Amino acid sequence: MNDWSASSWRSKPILQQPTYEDQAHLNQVEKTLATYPPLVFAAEARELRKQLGDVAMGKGFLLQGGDCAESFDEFNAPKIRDTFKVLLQMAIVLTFAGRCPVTKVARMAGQYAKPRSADLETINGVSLPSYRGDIINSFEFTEAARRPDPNRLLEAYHQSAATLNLLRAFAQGGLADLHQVNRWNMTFLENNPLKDRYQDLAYRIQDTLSFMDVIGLNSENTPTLHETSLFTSHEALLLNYEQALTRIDTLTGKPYDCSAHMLWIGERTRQLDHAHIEFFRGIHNPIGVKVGPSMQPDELIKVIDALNPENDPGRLTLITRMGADKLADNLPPLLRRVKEEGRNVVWSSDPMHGNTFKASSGYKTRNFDAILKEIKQFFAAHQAEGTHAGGIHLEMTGQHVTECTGGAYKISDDDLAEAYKTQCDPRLNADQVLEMAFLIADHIRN
Ligand SMILES: O=C[C@H](O)[C@H](O)COP(=O)(O)O
Ligand SMILES: C=C(OP(=O)(O)O)C(=O)O
Ligand SMILES: [Mn+2]
Repeated sequence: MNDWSASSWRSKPILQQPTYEDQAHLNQVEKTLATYPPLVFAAEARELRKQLGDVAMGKGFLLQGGDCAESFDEFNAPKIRDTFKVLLQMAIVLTFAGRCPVTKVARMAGQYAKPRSADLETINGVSLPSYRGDIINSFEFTEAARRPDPNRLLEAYHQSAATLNLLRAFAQGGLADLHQVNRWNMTFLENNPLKDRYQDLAYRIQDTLSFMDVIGLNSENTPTLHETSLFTSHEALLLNYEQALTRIDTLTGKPYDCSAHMLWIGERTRQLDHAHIEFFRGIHNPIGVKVGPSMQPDELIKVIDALNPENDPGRLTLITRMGADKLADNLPPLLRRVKEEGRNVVWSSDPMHGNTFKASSGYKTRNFDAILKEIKQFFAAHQAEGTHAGGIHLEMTGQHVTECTGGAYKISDDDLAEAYKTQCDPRLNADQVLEMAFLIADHIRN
């Protein structure tokens, strides 16, 4: 690849970065990180790329979700377990009700760097640097806490490693066994209006499993019943960290960013001549790019040229985040052009980031109906253009939070204060995403 190296991004303009006071300290941390073991194995990233290739060709669906920003403070097993379970439950709904193989990719084990709209945050007349994710500074509103600290890169690495370790254990150690799904008995289901529908689905799965058991297929001899695969992903915003975890794969001789299986470029840092596109063009992971309402067809083709010159179907996921009111105008011209040019991509919908607003209570929120509207329009646009609506990208948690309004429980502006825990953007809670999964399953099936 011409002139690319893991550090060639450093000669390009770059946005949304912290200013470290002690460069020598940062360099030392980067050197240390570069000696640490990779978090994922390149062959796993290739497996995901293969699965996404199927999705691009219309033979599967990508489910990607997790926190807007993972947090060092809220780092515990129940939190990881609950998000894992909800992702799995959604995948089961999509697979069974939607009749479609689902590739699961968590926004977990590394989702620590945040781009912000403003460099400064002002509270009661005091202005401090914005919180930029736990890998950079701390959420607490003090001058010391908001100072970028290079040691946080090491902390992010260790917490990612521990999170990934637990996810692997859950995925392969029996928690994800399909026979267990009925027994998960998540408390949120108790009062969920969709409880009956979920129970009905669970009974049907149980019936199918009993039949399979009779004909000799069980957890002991059929790994797909006993374990699942879950990949990890995050926005690769802090390239100092990503470079330090980029390694040459011993099997293929190619560079992979081994901080996660899949990485994406955010809407705010996808400029063609900037550092993020430069870094991403050289790594061989499956990658994503966020695509907002300002993206023009010509520009999108240039982004595709830069990131997927070989037109490999599993390489590039375009994650559109238009806003419910803009999608109908802005997405179809992009779909049309990419199709005309014969470019293979996965089209996924992020229905969250174009629908954020400030509630009267002052909380940053999103409304369930707007999120749903964007998803419906996403499916409708693909149907009209004859392209494949390949995935969904959600900010969500298995915890019982009140951050997005609406849904079956009709969370109102006044309810937001009850359990508003996010450090950045508002997430759908377990009830809301399960409701969403059924609605999406109906669309996929149709
Ligand atoms: O998660 C994405 C961005 O970091 C977030 O939407 C920016 O939020 P802000 O507008 O509060 O900075
Ligand atoms: C920053 C994010 O999104 P976007 O780049 O689409 O604004 C995000 O996914 O948290
Ligand atoms: Mn976000």
